[in-house]
Amino acid sequence: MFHIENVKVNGIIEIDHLSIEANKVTCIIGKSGSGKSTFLRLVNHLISPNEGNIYFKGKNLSEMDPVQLRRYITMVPQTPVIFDGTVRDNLQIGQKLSGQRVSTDEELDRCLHQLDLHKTLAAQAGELSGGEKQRLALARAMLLDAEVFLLDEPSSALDHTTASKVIHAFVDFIKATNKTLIMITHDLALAQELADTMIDMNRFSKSVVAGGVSK
Ligand SMILES: Nc1ncnc2c1ncn2[C@@H]1O[C@H](COP(=O)(O)OP(=O)(O)OP(=O)(O)O)[C@@H](O)[C@H]1O
Repeated sequence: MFHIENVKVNGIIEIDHLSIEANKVTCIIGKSGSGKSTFLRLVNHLISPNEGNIYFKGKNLSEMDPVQLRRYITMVPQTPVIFDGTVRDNLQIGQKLSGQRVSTDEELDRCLHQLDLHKTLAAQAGELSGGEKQRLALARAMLLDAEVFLLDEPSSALDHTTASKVIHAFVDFIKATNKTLIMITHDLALAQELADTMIDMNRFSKSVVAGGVSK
């Protein structure tokens, strides 16, 4: 699905060849500062490489229509973006912006419960805790008709039990709907359990040196 060829990003990462398969769970691991978030931003075309090419479904990312690309790929960043308004507004906004059918309250509730978020749809999203906002952003992503989901440490604000439950639910959704998941995680045990493939970013990092991260 993604083919990365001779890519260099400004002293951060250097990748000769790397492929990511469709309909699989790929976990990105690596030291802090090794370039994991930079890698996700690259495949989401939020940044471009200084050299090399990234192909998505056989097409060069740099030549794809950005609007079309956003329909295929959705990303949940480390710090979720929460809009002013209710939980319902926040869940439906992505669907409205992408011209999809808007889910019913029953469907929205089901999605929240899958992610262990027990808030009413009328609750003000701005008043949720950090971990609740993270789950709200994951639920919003799950409601989109995307093919590829990029998650940047999706459970960093959650306790271990909730994190495990939420990530398992998200992976179940990916498997049940035949989607592709690329997820950064610091939880090696969870990555080993859930990933079809793991990418160790230390291998491609220009900032990581033996024994630590370079200055
Ligand atoms: N826009 C940028 N311009 C210059 N350097 C950057 C930029 N974004 C990130 N970096 C640098 O690139 C390196 C990798 O950063 P990145 O956020 O990708 O790492 P990470 O592996 O996701 O780290 P963490 O696990 O701590 O979130 C860091 O040294 C960072 O300072």
